[in-house]
Amino acid sequence: MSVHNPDIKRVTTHTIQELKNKGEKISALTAYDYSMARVVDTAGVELILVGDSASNVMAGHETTLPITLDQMIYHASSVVRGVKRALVVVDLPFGSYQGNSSEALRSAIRIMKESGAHAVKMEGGQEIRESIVRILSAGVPVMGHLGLTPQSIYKFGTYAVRAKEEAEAQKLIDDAHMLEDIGCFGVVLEKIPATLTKTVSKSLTIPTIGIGAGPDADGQILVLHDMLGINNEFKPRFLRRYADLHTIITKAIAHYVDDVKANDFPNEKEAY
Ligand SMILES: Nc1nc(=O)c2c([nH]1)NC[C@@H]1CN(c3ccc(C(=O)N[C@@H](CCC(=O)O)C(=O)O)cc3)CN21
Ligand SMILES: CC(C)C(=O)C(=O)O
Ligand SMILES: [Mg+2]
Repeated sequence: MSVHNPDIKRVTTHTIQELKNKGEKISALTAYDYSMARVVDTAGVELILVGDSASNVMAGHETTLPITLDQMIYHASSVVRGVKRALVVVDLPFGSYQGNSSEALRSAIRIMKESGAHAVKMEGGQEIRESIVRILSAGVPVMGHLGLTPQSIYKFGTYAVRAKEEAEAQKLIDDAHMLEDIGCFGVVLEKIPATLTKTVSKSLTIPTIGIGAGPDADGQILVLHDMLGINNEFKPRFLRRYADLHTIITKAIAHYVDDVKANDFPNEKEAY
């Protein structure tokens, strides 16, 4: 864990706000482990999300619902040890905050205490208002998450674009303002029309971070393994692939297998 390095200025929730104020876009990516978090942090991303997408990406589950609070804390504490500069935000997992505000506060406090992360993220608007207020009152920064909220997938039934209808768009706008009014430091907007993202981002003071939400969010986030092409099955249209690591890693491993079989590895220099 970085105790204090005077050469590196830490990103805080205030830094994220200043970026919006300056009109500079905010870059965010997910990370679930120490090694990848180090790479993402060193590359200059301002916000690292320990997403409950770890349920899909790390554990192979079909949805984000199965991941537990203990598992999120394991991922988050690993990420925190790899990060010197970025703001580390952790998803409160399904079932750790929906019951009531005491449960929500207890879960948020466990994440802060046991992982060393800097903030939590929660899916939903008006329905979870009291829980967010209680967590904020304890001094824990909270990020909202509206639009496609994967923890409610069985309520909606699909991962299709959200808030295309006027009523749902209006609820999202109201929720976004409510989140700002109670003191959230930012809000993720997932898979909603670009025009709605523009409206919300312009009318909010706090930054919006989009995923599949068009170019007008104040920042962008992607799942690291998707944008690196490690996970080569997931290809929604909002995803841009910046590398094809699945192919690169497969070739490297196949080469290693060949070398072992051919008695080429290890050679004399690689032996004692
Ligand atoms: N690997 C990974 N990447 C993510 O971006 C991600 C996760 N996992 N898990 C949690 C949520 C779920 N998210 C998702 C999940 C599915 C679609 C998707 O399948 N979209 C398809 C079809 C949607 C439909 O119309 O039914 C698409 O083509 O956009 C998009 C975002 C984003 N998050
Ligand atoms: C896609 C992002 C916003 C997320 O919530 C996650 O990775 O869990
Ligand atoms: Mg999530």
